[in-house]
Amino acid sequence: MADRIFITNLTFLAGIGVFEWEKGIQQKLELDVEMLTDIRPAALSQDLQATLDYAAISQRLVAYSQAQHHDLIETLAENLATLLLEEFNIRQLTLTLRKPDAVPAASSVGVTITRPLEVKVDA
Ligand SMILES: Nc1nc2c(c(=O)[nH]1)N=C([C@H](O)[C@@H](O)CO)CN2
Repeated sequence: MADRIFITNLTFLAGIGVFEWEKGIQQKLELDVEMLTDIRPAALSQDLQATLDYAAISQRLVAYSQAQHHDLIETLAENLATLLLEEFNIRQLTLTLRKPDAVPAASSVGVTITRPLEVKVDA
């Protein structure tokens, strides 16, 4: 099963950056996420509760990103991946976070991470 629900180019402002001058400002971030899940229950039932609500997930991603300052985009990307896997029915995700205005000579810079759901088995 390799169904994917995706969000592309979710764009928002957030406190991000390692340098002192970045601590008091908001900068543009762009986020893509691709989430592996089984869409068949929702396809059959036409029930939003049976799938990943991309609107609710988009809201959650922006709210978390704006709730506090993060120094590295790596930290924010990792935290966002963790919260999605904890809060939603996702088997694996690939998340890209871009900081498009960070390097003027580049159209964008950023990170892409892939994280599976880690199922804990009692020993
Ligand atoms: N791999 C990274 N490199 C850099 C980051 C980052 O978050 N990850 N951040 C910065 C600065 O905050 C920069 O964006 C300021 O323009 C530099 N390199």
